[in-house]
Amino acid sequence: MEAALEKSTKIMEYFLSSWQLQVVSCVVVGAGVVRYITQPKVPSYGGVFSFSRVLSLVRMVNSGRQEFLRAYAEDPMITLPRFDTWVVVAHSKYIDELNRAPDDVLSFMDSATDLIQMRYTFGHKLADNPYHVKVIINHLTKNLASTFVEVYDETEAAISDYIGPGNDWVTLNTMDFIQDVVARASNRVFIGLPVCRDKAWIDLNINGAMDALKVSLIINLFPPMLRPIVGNLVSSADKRARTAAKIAGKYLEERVTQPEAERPNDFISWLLAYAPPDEHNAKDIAARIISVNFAAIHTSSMNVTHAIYWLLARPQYIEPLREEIVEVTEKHGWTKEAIGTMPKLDSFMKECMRVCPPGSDVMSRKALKPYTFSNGVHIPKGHVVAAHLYATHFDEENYENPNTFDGFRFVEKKEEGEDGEKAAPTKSKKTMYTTSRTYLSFGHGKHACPGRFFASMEVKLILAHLLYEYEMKWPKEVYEGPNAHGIAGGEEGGYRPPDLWIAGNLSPNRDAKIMVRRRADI
Ligand code: HEM
Repeated sequence: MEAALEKSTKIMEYFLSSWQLQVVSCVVVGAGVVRYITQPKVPSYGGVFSFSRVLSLVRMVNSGRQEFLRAYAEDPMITLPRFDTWVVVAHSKYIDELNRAPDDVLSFMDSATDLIQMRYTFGHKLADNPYHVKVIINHLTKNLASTFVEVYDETEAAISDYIGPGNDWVTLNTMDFIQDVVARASNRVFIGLPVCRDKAWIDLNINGAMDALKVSLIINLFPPMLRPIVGNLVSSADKRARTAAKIAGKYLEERVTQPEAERPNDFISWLLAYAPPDEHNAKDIAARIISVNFAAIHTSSMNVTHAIYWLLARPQYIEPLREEIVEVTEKHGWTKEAIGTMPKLDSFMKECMRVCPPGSDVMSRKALKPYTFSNGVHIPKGHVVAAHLYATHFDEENYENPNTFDGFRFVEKKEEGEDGEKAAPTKSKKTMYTTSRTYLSFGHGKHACPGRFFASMEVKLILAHLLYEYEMKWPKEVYEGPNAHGIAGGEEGGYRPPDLWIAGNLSPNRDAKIMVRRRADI
């Protein structure tokens, strides 16, 4: 005992006399003091750790859900740690103010650029000229009917390739399976055949997002003044674009040199119409498609994966959804209109987005000029603000029984007529892509996700196709054996693999497996 005490005293003495430790302590304490003086005057998350963003983030890992609900309930505004900075997260009643502030005061792009260190993860050209957003708004969304045909064809092919021929059950990692299907279906539109079926291209785009996140995490560990130096050292943007050009270079080269009059009406042509002349080359167009994939693949596949987990946890939704899909497609075939005329499916997916949104907050903006909220909270230049997302979706003021998963909560009912006509579902006016102050999974207002119309069509189509042609269930281990999880599926509390909170980001379970087989009865 005495020996141990002596040893630890020696270690303490060594550290206390170490000049390196003293310098580090001074920097940490100094940073804490600077933060205390300059931070907006609102409560801060982190308790004793609030002097350090990284330590506060570590403390928040895994406890995200409770922390965000508590913060929302207790304070109209609170400073929460994010990977790149501290963020003042406001109650959703301040959303209109966030939206009204001009971009040169509260900037969406500057906040996004800092968070994912866009200059080093996707390149300066993307950060300086995000023209792909115009392409999505002005062309992709206006051509949904024609893209539907491609998304449908690729979804069918991708799922079929994964499951193989025959009617046997196949066990799959859900997230990997869905990511592949979403990546193929989306890339059928973003780059077309044959590249969308090239495994190297699909892997690059799926892994590219993870790689960019890792690089941004490393850069964000450093103080802002050192980030450009670290960013240039660890940047992966150019390497990824070169790899992409190797995979799809020949094909893209043909497309970029095609005379304008001969270009087909597709995504690459739309990009070329907006790209500055010095970006009319295979590498830059590939980089642009990769960046669209970054926004599209993980968000959409998380939504479909959540939906599958909810379906298996609450199997009572399977038959009503299947009936709706069969009825509508028998009448209209598989079209964009048909998918848009399935109120139960739309409500189910929207409810999945309500209870499992992408994360804790949304609409983050960096103050390029000082900004003052109506409650007097002053945001100095350089600070970031955002709105609560997760907690807004669980606010009793916004939703009846917010903690209950109610798959058909958004199906609009016809009023019961005087003749006693029974309430029947009608086409919803507030679809899964209709943003509002209380439904924020796609953001809200001028920077709301421009891809949400495409995303809604795609995710509903993938789930509809799975329900129409396939059966899904949990593997045997969920029902029986030493690690069984109890009820596999039930009215209220069927098994659903636990979601994953990493600080402010919410992801469906990435390890859970499902079993899938082609339905024999169709
Ligand atoms: C379920 C799927 C999706 C979800 C949940 C989602 C969610 C979001 C959110 C929350 C934002 C930020 C809004 C804000 O903070 O104000 C955003 C922005 C964005 N999304 Fe999506 N998204 C999805 C699918 C897509 C798809 C498929 C595309 C492309 C086709 C896309 C392209 C973008 C782009 C380019 C931005 C940046 C907008 C800007 O610069 O103004 N997203 N998305």
